[in-house]
Amino acid sequence: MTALLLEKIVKRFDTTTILRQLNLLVQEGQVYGLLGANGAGKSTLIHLIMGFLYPDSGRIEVFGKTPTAMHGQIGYLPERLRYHTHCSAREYLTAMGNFAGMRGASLTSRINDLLELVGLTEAADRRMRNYSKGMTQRVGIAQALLSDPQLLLIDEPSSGLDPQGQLEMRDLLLDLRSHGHTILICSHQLDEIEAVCNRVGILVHGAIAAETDLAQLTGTNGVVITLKETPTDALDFALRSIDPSIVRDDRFITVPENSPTLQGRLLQLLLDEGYTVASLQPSLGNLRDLYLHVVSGKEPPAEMQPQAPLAILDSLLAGEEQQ
Ligand SMILES: Nc1ncnc2c1ncn2[C@@H]1O[C@H](COP(=O)(O)OP(=O)(O)OP(=O)(O)O)[C@@H](O)[C@H]1O
Repeated sequence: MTALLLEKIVKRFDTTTILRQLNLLVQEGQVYGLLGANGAGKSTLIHLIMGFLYPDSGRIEVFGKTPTAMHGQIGYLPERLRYHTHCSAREYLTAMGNFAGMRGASLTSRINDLLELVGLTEAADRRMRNYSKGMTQRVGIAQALLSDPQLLLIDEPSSGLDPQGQLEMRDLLLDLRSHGHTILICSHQLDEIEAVCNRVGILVHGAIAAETDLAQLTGTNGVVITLKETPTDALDFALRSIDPSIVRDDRFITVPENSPTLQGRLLQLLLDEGYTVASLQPSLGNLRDLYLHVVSGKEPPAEMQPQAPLAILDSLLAGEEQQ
């Protein structure tokens, strides 16, 4: 099911346009990493999804409803949350639960479960002013999960955390992912996004400039050849005979190793078989390369260029019908 749909979102502050026709689609159970330079508009996007801001135009749906209709069902950990550090995590979570209309034994049991989840059971009754920054940030995750939200929005989860705190946060996010939570994370920590997300989008000039499943990033610095025509299966056999590590997906051929000899043999084969090469680009095998490539204004590889949400939804529905 589609958890989050943003279509053609435009957001301006006075005369400055921050988001320009932004499209974004997040599926239920996905952990989506949103990257972008300082001031790219990531927090603005989160505030629109929360319903704190309204877009100038465009459509936002969270599990098929407007952000306002989803009030209380979207958990949010802002980049900077002010805590009442004179109270304990348990007192703070109880106050936040009461604020959201939760009471009694069910709230107590929910808080116990969340304290366990974020690893703060032992420290739950100590004053938060004695917590490390990492512990405080984990209280923030527990607060965001209090009402068992359908969607969790997390802005810069590891900002200001030491390496140990970052590792603990990463483990916690992986734990949430394994429990099937749908999460949108904004972060500048590429290794964190690489470790915990299954899909990533890069926000440049107010729109998603590149988008890919993390599994598509090969981790190597090879090349991607894009063909004009969709090849027949016979080509796969010929490709494998050149090098078994060559992978074809539709019109895209990924060559994990960037060797001139291998490229030469491959291009000769494609020429002999009558195919037309539309482009040959570095495969941008890791997230850092892809990020730096895209934020410098260069076009991403064709298979990482985002599609409009409706086109993706159509193809998903077509896939379901075929099954
Ligand atoms: N309420 C507001 N009024 C006017 N301008 C704003 C407002 N909120 C944000 N902006 C501007 O919008 C732009 C995007 O800000 P935003 O905080 O969304 O970026 P960001 O990608 O989250 O940045 P960072 O990575 O530094 O947190 C910035 O130029 C910011 O100054």
